[in-house]
Amino acid sequence: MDRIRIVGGNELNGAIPISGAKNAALPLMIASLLTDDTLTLENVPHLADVEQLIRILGNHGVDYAVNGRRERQNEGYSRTINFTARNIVDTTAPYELVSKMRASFWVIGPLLARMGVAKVSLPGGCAIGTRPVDIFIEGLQALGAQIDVEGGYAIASAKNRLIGNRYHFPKVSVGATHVLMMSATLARGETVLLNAAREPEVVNLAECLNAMGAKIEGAGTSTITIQGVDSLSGARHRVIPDRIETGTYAMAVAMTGGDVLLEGARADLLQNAFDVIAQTGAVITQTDSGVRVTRNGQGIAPVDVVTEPFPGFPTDLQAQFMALMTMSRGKSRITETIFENRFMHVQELARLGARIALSGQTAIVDGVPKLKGAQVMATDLRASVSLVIAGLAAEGETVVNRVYHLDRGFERLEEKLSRCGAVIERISS
Ligand SMILES: CC(=O)N[C@H]1[C@@H](OP(=O)(O)OP(=O)(O)OC[C@H]2O[C@@H](n3ccc(=O)[nH]c3=O)[C@H](O)[C@@H]2O)O[C@H](CO)[C@@H](O)[C@@H]1O
Ligand SMILES: C=C(OP(=O)(O)O)C(=O)O
Repeated sequence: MDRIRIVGGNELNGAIPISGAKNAALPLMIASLLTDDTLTLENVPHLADVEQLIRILGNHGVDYAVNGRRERQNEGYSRTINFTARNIVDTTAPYELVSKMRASFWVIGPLLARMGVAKVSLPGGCAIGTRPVDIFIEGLQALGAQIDVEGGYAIASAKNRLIGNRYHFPKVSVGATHVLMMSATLARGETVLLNAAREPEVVNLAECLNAMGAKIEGAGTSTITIQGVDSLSGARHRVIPDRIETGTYAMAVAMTGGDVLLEGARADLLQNAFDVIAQTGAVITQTDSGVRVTRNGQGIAPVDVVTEPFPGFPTDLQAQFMALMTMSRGKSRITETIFENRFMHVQELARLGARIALSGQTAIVDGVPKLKGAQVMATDLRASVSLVIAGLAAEGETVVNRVYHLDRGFERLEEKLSRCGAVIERISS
């Protein structure tokens, strides 16, 4: 299994191109199931999760074609890909494919809306909590679907088309908002979604669906209204820059010091996190070509954070922020409110010399002047990258095991960081 070896202690200086967002690309790709026309997506990141979803969609009959080479705009591997679901050949998403990735469950909505039936295995994904699918089921039932959970599968039908309705999400859910919004585009009549997720990825999806002929208003607010239409057409749409990748590299600079331009990044997609990073002592500026992050040699100020749905501080940046706080000048409190088991990085950061105590859903981080390199391993994507950030700032050698987690969400991580002066390499085995 591949590992990442880091020799810490260098400042980061230079430019890092920000890739298309994994969490925007995945639902956009799934939206291709809603039409028999071609959906062209620009800026699709080259990531393990994207490749896995291509396989899942292929099983349903979606053809894909990569028609762009490297995009000059960010010199990354992010590509333009055509997805065409001319005929849906299979409405079952099997366990072997879906168990690897949470978002693959989301095919249930478009399959049901277009074909009237779907049988989808209950999902896998990052092991950060129980992550049930009750809201998806309740929401689709509100649109008239019949759903049974049997043998590890959600078996759904809506023989006479889905029917628009009012649905109030009992809890803000990004995935359930994506699914109900996609499903309602082809339902009969009007759907009103209340307490919907306001994440930029929801807005990106709504804009794509509208370009395909859907009638969606209010995406980005907590009330989304959808007038159902009979069919959707193809469209061309661009994946937004990855705000989690952006925040991750910003925190790396805030920790190591230096001056890095995050090319193509948009500060408006993570204002809350940038405000927090600025309070730690880094300087963040939006420029025409991206977001510039600088920090001089002064100490890192401790800041308390609580994760919240957008526009709050994102749970997907919690681990990385904890890494930053391990070297702050005092005590900080980090409270996780979205997932009940998202502190697996704590014991790994401790191997590097971090002092962190857990009290329920709050981590109390007592900053230390230095971390020291060690062997570490994480069990989820963002936890893994928090160890990379800590390794960049630690003295000596850090080896991060189980790199496949990183490959799910970070395009060319080692290359991007080493171009800014980090000593980081992949050891293949
Ligand atoms: C591919 C993708 O975009 N993943 C993101 C998405 O995950 P995902 O869409 O899975 O996360 P949700 O917003 O649905 O989860 C929020 C909370 O709702 C709970 N819940 C959700 C659905 C449900 O049916 N029942 C239920 O109880 C979850 O267990 C969690 O506690 O949003 C999360 C929250 O910003 C991010 O961490 C993930 O990176
Ligand atoms: C939790 C994440 O992904 P997933 O929802 O696919 O598990 C993530 O992107 O941090």
